[in-house]
Amino acid sequence: MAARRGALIALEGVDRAGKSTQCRRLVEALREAGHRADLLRFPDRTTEIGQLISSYLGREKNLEDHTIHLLFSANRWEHVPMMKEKLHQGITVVVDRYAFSGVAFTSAKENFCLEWCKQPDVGLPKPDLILFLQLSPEAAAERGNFGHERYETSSFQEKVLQSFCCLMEDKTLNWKTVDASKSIEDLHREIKSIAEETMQETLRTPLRGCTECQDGREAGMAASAYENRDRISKSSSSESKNLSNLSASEESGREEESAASDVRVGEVRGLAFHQLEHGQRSSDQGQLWRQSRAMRTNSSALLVHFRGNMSPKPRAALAQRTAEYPTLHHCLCQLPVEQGDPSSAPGVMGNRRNRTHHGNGGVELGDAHPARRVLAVEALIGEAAAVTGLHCWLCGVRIQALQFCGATAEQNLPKASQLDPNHSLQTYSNRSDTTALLLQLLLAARDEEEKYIWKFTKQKSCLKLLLSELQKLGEISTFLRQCSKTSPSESPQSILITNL
Ligand SMILES: Nc1ncnc2c1ncn2[C@@H]1O[C@H](COP(=O)(O)OP(=O)(O)OP(=O)(O)O)[C@@H](O)[C@H]1O
Ligand SMILES: Cc1cn([C@H]2C[C@H](O)[C@@H](COP(=O)(O)O)O2)c(=O)[nH]c1=O
Repeated sequence: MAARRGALIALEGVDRAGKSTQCRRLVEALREAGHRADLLRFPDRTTEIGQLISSYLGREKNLEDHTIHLLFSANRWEHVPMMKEKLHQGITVVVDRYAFSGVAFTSAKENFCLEWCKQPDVGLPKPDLILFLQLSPEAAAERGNFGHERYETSSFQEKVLQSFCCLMEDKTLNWKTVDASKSIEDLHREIKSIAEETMQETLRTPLRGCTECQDGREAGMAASAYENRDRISKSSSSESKNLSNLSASEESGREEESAASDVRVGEVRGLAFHQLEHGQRSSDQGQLWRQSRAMRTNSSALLVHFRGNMSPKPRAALAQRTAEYPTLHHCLCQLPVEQGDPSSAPGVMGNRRNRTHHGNGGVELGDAHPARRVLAVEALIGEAAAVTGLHCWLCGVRIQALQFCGATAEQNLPKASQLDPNHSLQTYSNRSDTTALLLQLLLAARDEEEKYIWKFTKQKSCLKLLLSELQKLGEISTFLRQCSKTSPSESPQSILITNL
């Protein structure tokens, strides 16, 4: 799963800190050392959007502050396919400024908060390394041509520096600060050495999407990374466990239930589900119940995949999509459920004996990413829906998404109004196991009351519509709250569409 890929390295700092000089030197040095490396700079003033930005920076054009912020972000997004392509090809991409400049500069203006500023960049590829070239605005102002462009005043740069300092508090990102007052040569040596170290690490990790992301939203770089900082730091005192630990505590029954519901994989809480096989209902119901309880906790993110019988192609596609979104922190669980072998199904989640047997093979845990206040539980029943489904919550912001894609779910699920939160799984024992799972999750979602999005569809067109509309919404969480206030007469699907 972990393909050899290039590293994404961003250089950041105030104006004239020496970023462009160092980016050029770094790319040259990496190439000389036999690496494949390319340079990108943001803003890229050669595109149409970039030209608009350039005329704004050069004071030839005035643009409203939010508008220019979004244009800077759009200028990054227009390069994302190419960046990903390069990274996947094993080319290291060095970027001269990235989304962090976007946030630092706009948030240095009056009436802009960091949170708002981060949103448009949610989902960009997450850098493996962000080198911050630290230089005082006074020293920077003495360097060549300072003062020509719009933001080039020492007082504004001072605010920018403060914003950068806030961003650097995010320990989910690999910030490294270097002293940019050093000579060009000394600084280059230091930067090259840090970059090469990162590149070694990168070879061992899959490309992650900011975020997805997750939160992901991944974070990638993601706003959500910052948004959740308080909550995350509170939880970070608890002992980190991995999915194996989760399995162990699930197995041990009541006393350990709450521990199980608070399991963290690094900093990301993980839940895993597997597709139930017939004949295992009673033992698995309890397990599902605990899992859905776990889901209701204030999970920071993520993940899940469970597939007893997903064919290799969509499975590979799913794995790849997941790996592309760093925010998501790749926790792709491909459970080796053997059809007809009752003992194998609970293997990863609930049974120590089987876990030992199957291991966590297929579970990939990248660096934990606490970014996203997203709980994405995917019950990917229909193979065709798998990839489309992932998109939904990668694009979503502040969503806890329960996403059930597939014909089984659509046909068998009752209307939301028919769900009874007091019912246990047993109530639905005449339904298929899969449907029972979905119902249980639904009930959990209802308990949570807000920020859920319920999707019951296998129709790509519906998902696409939903996505495009979500992206237009500034206040997504509000929208989602409305979503959960369902009118009794409507099915979840029609509610969703109506609210759009
Ligand atoms: N370490 C250094 N010491 C002294 N001068 C430097 C150093 N690095 C770069 N410079 C000079 O400072 C000026 C700005 O350098 P450079 O263009 O690399 O900075 P930058 O951070 O990319 O600037 P901007 O963000 O404003 O485009 C150039 O004249 C460059 O030669
Ligand atoms: C990427 C980005 C940049 N800015 C600001 C920062 C600088 O003042 C200019 C770009 O100057 P450069 O010499 O081309 O580096 O734009 C910004 O405000 N928002 C951004 O996203």
